[in-house]
Amino acid sequence: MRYSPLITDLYELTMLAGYLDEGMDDTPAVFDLFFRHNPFKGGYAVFAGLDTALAYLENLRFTEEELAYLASLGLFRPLFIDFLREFRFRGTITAMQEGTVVFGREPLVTVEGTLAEAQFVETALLNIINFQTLIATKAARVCQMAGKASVIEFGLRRAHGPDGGLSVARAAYIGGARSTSNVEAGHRFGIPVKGTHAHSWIMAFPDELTAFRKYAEVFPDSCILLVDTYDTLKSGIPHAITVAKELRERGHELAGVRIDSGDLAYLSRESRRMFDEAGFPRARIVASNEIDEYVIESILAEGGKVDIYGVGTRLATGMGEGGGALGGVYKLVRIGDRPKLKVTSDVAKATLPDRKRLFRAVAPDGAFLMDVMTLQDETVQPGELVYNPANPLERKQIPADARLVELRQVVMTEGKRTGATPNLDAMADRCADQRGRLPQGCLRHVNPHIYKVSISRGLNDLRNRLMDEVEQGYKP
Ligand SMILES: Nc1ncnc2c1ncn2[C@@H]1O[C@H](COP(=O)(O)OP(=O)(O)OP(=O)(O)O)[C@@H](O)[C@H]1O
Ligand SMILES: O=P(O)(O)OC[C@H]1O[C@H](OP(=O)(O)OP(=O)(O)O)[C@H](O)[C@@H]1O
Ligand SMILES: O=C(O)c1cccnc1
Repeated sequence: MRYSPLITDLYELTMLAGYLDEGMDDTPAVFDLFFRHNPFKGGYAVFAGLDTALAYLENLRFTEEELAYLASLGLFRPLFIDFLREFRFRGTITAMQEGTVVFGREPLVTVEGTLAEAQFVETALLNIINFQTLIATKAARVCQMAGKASVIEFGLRRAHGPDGGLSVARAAYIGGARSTSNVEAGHRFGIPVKGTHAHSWIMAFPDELTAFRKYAEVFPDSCILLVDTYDTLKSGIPHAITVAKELRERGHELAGVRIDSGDLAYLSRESRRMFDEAGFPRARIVASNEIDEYVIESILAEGGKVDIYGVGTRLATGMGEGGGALGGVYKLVRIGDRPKLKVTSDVAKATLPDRKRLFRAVAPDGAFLMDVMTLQDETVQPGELVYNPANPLERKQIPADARLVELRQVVMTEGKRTGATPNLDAMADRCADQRGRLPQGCLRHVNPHIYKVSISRGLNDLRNRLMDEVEQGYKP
């Protein structure tokens, strides 16, 4: 899919025009994309959106019609419009794999290229990666809580626009949702599509039993009946059992029921009991209605018997405390041959300069212990001391028996992908596997354990030296 290069903030274009005038457009530059705080006040995030971003970069070019629009703004000189006509992304991208469990401050994506191309792509990359990472993280939290029960993504009708809905389906699948109701997401990404029916189906017929019978006639092997239109336990479940018996007489099995209101713990327990007693232990119970990880937790605490959660609004909009949007940023870390940092009075907020590598220390049993950022040309070994980026005085030792695994690869050179498009199932498997290797406390929703992300001695020294230099520069 082509994204217009006009999907950007105007300032990317005005800066580009300025760099061209200054003769700086060709200066080599390096930018890091990272977020500072895990979304949902959680213990981790799930990286997603890279493939969408790479497709954008590979196809980046202005059409004549787009150039004519820019010329019509009266802001830019003809020379700049000619420059944009030939403008392509020919840089290098180093990134994590999608589905990787990530933490605040880690460079998820590093863009190297000319100042012009590396700066220009800021807004689009942030737009793509912030949203998909937010939604993949929310999905992972919901699926973690759902455990063996599976999750269908039902969010399209509440998502932020049709394109938002597609990104939701893709990212939710990476985070662990097993299917989506979004048919175009099935078509485009190969995600399994699933669904039940609406209350309007029931209301369109004279009574509930007739509506159930008609649906079962059309889809005898896959029908999930919505049982809460009138009264779940007094009407919906008894009618569903009647239809299940009629189906069985004809050689079919009722797939299940969906409950969409009321106390989902109580209603699912009672529904399970009624189906079991009637001889339908394999009829599955789907629950929906404003579900998120906290509702699932409560349903489980009350012994709810839900097999499948249909999760829409709160997943598709990344709703929740510390959610709503991921605050990922894009910062210049090197220009020409000079490493750069952005300082504020607060060392915790200073950016980490220069090209970096990112390693994960993994215990002999596969558990994740800590992550370490180093300078590009630096090596670290298990047993070495590393530093807290928010507090240069605080040090920690990489466990001596740990293995250091590099988390990022070059995925694009000269504007072309270095490998084939990875498949979504591999990303989802990676996410599930990595969630299982996190310290248990990182999965907790209340005051989660803070996973350590450290910096090497070389990076700490460089950062401190640059901070001193900046301070000398503005001291009276
Ligand atoms: N056992 C439970 N524990 C915690 N939350 C639950 C439980 N069961 C249902 N919920 C949540 O409680 C809310 C119930 O919504 P609400 O009070 O609007 O009732 P409703 O049955 O959905 O009514 P409506 O007919 O308007 O849909 C939903 O967000 C649902 O996810
Ligand atoms: O609650 P969510 O997590 O957002 O899940 C999606 C919701 O969308 C549907 O409701 P809606 O009222 O739109 O239609 P309906 O008549 O089919 O219930 C469905 O019944 C779910 O409740
Ligand atoms: O198929 C369903 O049951 C469904 C689809 C979208 C939203 N809510 C429910």
